[in-house]
This record gives sequence, structure tokens and C-alpha cells, in this order.
Amino acid sequence: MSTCPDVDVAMEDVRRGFGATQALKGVSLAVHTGEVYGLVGPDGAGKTTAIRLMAGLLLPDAGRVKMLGEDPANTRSPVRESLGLVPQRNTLYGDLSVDENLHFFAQLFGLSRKDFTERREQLLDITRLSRFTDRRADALSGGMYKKLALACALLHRPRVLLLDEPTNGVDPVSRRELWELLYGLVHEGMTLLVSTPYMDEAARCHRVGLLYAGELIAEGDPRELARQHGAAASNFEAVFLALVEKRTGGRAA
Ligand SMILES: Nc1ncnc2c1ncn2[C@@H]1O[C@H](COP(=O)(O)OP(=O)(O)OP(=O)(O)O)[C@@H](O)[C@H]1O
Repeated sequence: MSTCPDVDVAMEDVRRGFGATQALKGVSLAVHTGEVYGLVGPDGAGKTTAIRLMAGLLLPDAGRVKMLGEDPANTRSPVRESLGLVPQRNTLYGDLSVDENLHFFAQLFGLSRKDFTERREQLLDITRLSRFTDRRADALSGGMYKKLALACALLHRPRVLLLDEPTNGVDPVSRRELWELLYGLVHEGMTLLVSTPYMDEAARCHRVGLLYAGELIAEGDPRELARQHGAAASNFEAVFLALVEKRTGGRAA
């Protein structure tokens, strides 16, 4: 596979099925260092499957997946330490407090006491969770829960962060806060791949891959894609529907 040096995540003609369901039907994409790449598509499009493959939690039936030039499924590869993953749900221990969750994940990542103390404070600060350290994860609001999950995934300072629908079920204010937080991390050099079913979030990404029924139907700068379809960049839903219609001949849109 041709992985140029600035490609952090690559998929080449990846296929993955579950029984009779073909979740991914030959997907190729590349996420470059320091970019925000949005995997945008409706429920069931194959976003979670793609992310699980990138994290090495699933193996492809065909095709190849590379994370920082390595096979992410190789448990002995050091690349796994450079990877952060925030799955869609149930990422935290609900009956543990904010602080206990952070502590648990720090132990999992083998952080020294010194590193943990420093990063705990920094992450509580940027997620604005400092006042809630004793609150059980289950008792947090949707937005706070997502921020805590993010904080736990950032403890080991990953180079690449994979986020599966981080703003699902989050109110608009918290959504904006989460995105600001993410931009800050990218500004510091992290690469971000984020999946979302919300078309308006496409405009927040440097590049997007539009996933529909297991196929990448378009990829590129969201502003450029909107321009090509005569839509305002803010009306990405129109772009997506036009692309789906083109692909399905109007049968599914
Ligand atoms: N473990 C599994 N067993 C059986 N089918 C699965 C499994 N995981 C995914 N699928 C199926 O593969 C397809 C793609 O699912 P996937 O979860 O990747 O989509 P998605 O875009 O993340 O959607 P959602 O946002 O609803 O999770 C769906 O038809 C789903 O039912």
C-alpha cells in the first residue's frame, strides 16, 4: 500500500461483513497527520466498523488497514500506545467517580504517578470537570460523560485519536464545547478521526469521507464538496442527499 509519510491512518479496499451483512464494501481512505477527518454517514453506514478496524479491534475480511504505518491489530506493535479510542457508548465505569475512572485508565496505560498528577489536572481543566471529581460517571450529564470518556482516552497522549460519534446525545452548547476542545488538541499536533451522523458537523472537519451503506461515496474538503453541488457549506445534508441519490439512482434518498 502506498502510505506517504504524512498519512496516519489508511484503509485500502477494506471489506468487512457480519454474516449476511456487508458492513464495509471495499473502503479506501487516508487520514493525514494533524487533520480533522470526519467519517460522516447515517446509522448503519459502517462508521463504527471502520473505526474498530482502525483500532485493531476487528480484522478485515479483505484489504488492508494501517495505523501510523503499522498493522493496528498486531498486539505487539508499539503503535497501539500512540492510539486513543473513544467508542460510542459504555466507555466508563458508571459506578466509579470521575476521579476513579481517570485513575483506572491511568493504571491501564501504565502512567507514572507524576505524569498522572500532571495530566489529571490538565485534563480536568480543559474538560471543565474539576468541580465534579467525586461524581459517579453514571450521574454525569451526556456532555460531561463524553468529556470524561475523552479525558480518559487522552491520558496517555495519543498521536491519533479515533472518536465514534462523540456528540451523539449531547446538547448544542456541550457539542460546541467538545468541538472547541478537539480543535485545541489538533492544534497541538494530534490527528483526529471522528465519526458523526450529523451533517452539520461535516463543516467542522478539514476533510470528510461520506459513508453510505458500507461504501465511501465521496471524500474531500467539505467546502469544496458543497461548492461542487451548488450548496452552501452549511447545508451539507443537501450535498449528502444529492450524492446518495446519484449513487442509488434516487431509490434510497
Ligand atoms: N457485531 C455485529 N454483528 C452483526 N452485524 C453487525 C455487527 N456490527 C455491525 N453490524 C452491522 O453492520 C452494519 C454497519 O454497522 P456499524 O455499526 O458499523 O454502522 P454505523 O455507521 O456505526 O451505525 P450506528 O451509528 O448506528 O452504529 C449494520 O448493518 C450493522 O447492523
